[in-house]
Amino acid sequence: MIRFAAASKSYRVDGALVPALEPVDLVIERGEVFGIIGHSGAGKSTMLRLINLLERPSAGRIFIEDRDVTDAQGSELRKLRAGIGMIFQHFNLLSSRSVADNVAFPLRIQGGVSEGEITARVDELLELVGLTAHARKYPAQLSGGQKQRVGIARALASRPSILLCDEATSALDPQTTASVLELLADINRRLGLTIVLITHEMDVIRRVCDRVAVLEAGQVVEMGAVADVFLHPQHPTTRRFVAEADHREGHGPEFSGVAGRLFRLSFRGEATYSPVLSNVVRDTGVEYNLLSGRVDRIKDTPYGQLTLAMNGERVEDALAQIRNAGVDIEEVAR
Ligand SMILES: Nc1ncnc2c1ncn2[C@@H]1O[C@H](COP(=O)(O)OP(=O)(O)OP(=O)(O)O)[C@@H](O)[C@H]1O
Repeated sequence: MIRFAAASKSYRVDGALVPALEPVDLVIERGEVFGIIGHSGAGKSTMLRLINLLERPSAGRIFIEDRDVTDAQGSELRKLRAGIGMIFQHFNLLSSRSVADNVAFPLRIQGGVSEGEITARVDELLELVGLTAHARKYPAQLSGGQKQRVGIARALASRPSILLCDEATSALDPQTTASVLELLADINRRLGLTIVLITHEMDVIRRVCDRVAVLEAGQVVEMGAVADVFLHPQHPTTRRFVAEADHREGHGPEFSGVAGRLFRLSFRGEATYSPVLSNVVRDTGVEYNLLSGRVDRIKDTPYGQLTLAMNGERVEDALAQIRNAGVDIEEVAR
């Protein structure tokens, strides 16, 4: 468990204190995948650096597993940091060392681990990330996705309980991003590791996170379960992130010539695959005109989102029947 208790951070710039993070209260549960999304300068890296104590809060406290670690120093700090792995946007691998030596690096500097144990651990980690066949290669001989897998194996070497991911897929193409996110989800399931990731892409959050905090100018403006935040974004910043992910921007003008009231229907779980609309049309005689739609997954849960125009005398009955089937409805303003 990681807890921010009114933790804030200001940096001193040219003698003046400039706030980077307003007081934040939040709890990241053990074993969850928690995403922090925000634009550049929102304070995401500052939050990550407060967790691994590369930065100390200007006010407030940071707790890890119920221990106040805000003022940790010396051996306590080293122990805490050994329990927190980190992966980076640009991988940060040592170019003059092989894949196996990169993964072994944290164990060698940690000391007290025999070469036999290191070899066994490196083999196990390379298998976990699917790179056994590449152990002797050098970073320059690997693709971006493979480099990030080395980064993940290295971050896991000292068996951390927390993994911090700093824009870990931002330098990767969409297909490679998907496979690295799948690996992170797999590691989270298999090892029960707590993962905190920062990103500026809602799609990364949707694929892998359980909960998300939206940061804007150093403030958490929205936080919740990914399905709730993604399907019903409240804050304008969140709406923009979701719209970018959905390519929904610009849909407004397309709706202008369409007759009837506009609704956005959000299906989750089982409702995604049931014939709700055909039943409603049969029972109430309403007509609908489908304007846009998408069926996908939020982590492991299927969801669908349809925007449609509805006409007929019994629109209210149709809406009630749709809601009864467990589908959320929002009327879309023109
Ligand atoms: N060491 C520092 N000294 C002074 N100001 C800093 C320092 N680190 C960050 N800042 C400032 O704090 C604010 C938040 O920065 P932070 O790096 O946490 O944002 P971010 O959301 O991670 O941005 P990016 O996505 O661009 O990395 C920014 O205004 C930044 O300029």
